[in-house]
Amino acid sequence: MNALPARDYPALEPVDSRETRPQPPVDLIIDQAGKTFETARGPMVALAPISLKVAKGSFVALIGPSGCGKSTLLRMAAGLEQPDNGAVLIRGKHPEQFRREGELGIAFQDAALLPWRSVFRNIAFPLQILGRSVKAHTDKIHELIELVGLKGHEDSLPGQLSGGMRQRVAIARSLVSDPSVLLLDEPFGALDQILRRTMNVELQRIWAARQTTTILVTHGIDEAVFLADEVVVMQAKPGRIAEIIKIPFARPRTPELFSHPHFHALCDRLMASLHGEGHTE
Ligand SMILES: Nc1ncnc2c1ncn2[C@@H]1O[C@H](COP(=O)(O)OP(=O)(O)OP(=O)(O)O)[C@@H](O)[C@H]1O
Repeated sequence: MNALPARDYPALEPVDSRETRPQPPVDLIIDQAGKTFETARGPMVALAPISLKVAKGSFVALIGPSGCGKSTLLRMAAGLEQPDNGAVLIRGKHPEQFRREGELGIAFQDAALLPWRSVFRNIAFPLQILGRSVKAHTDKIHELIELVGLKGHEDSLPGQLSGGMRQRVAIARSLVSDPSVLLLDEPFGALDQILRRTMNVELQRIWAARQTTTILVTHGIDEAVFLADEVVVMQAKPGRIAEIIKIPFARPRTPELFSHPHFHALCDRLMASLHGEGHTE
């Protein structure tokens, strides 16, 4: 592992230099999409109309206080929730269609593995749902098991695995259909800090190996800054996007980054944004 010395991480770039770069193609477009739920206490605006573009191959983190609509946004991107107005498109398609074609990988906080199925058969499950042959994908499933560091555990049942291992199975499962877009809702929320950091490094490795466009919902400021190219800061009542902060650190990012002063400066910046103190250039 060729860890970068901490001093090699670049300083924060001036905004102007980033804006002149050519723009990569966009995978996900959310255009003025909002969501109001009818509740016993009347209409509840989970998301005011919001707009967001996610570039192909990029890693975007969504962060914000509880109830600001992060999961609702992710569920709209997954086609599991319909916006009341506006549009959500992934590569020009409706998310539901995209999901049915196996182009969308989804892993949520509760790994929700089938307890009676082995690691191998849990990872294979989405293929069966999509009507694809598991036999034809045996090599691929073994590759994924290796990618998430679970070689040797193919036949284990979820109950025989640690929390972190179960999360890795869920991530492998979300990748088995070769999705072009990966949606992760607090996948490491239940893990302790040390395991979480290990999983952050692993997720970066998996993402870098496959360049799958990834959207991660997290409550962890350091997790967001470590992993993302862009952090979308949201605020509640009503749920909305407050600010989008670019994360300029070189990749691969190594655990040393967690203790770098520039890293802490960006975490502070994000914390201020979460508290509604907008950034002024
Ligand atoms: N199906 C639903 N019916 C009614 N209200 C809902 C529904 N789903 C979400 N909400 C409400 O919408 C708001 C946004 O919820 P959402 O789960 O998207 O927030 P969140 O930012 O992901 O929260 P957390 O960080 O706590 O997971 C919350 O007030 C929630 O109670």
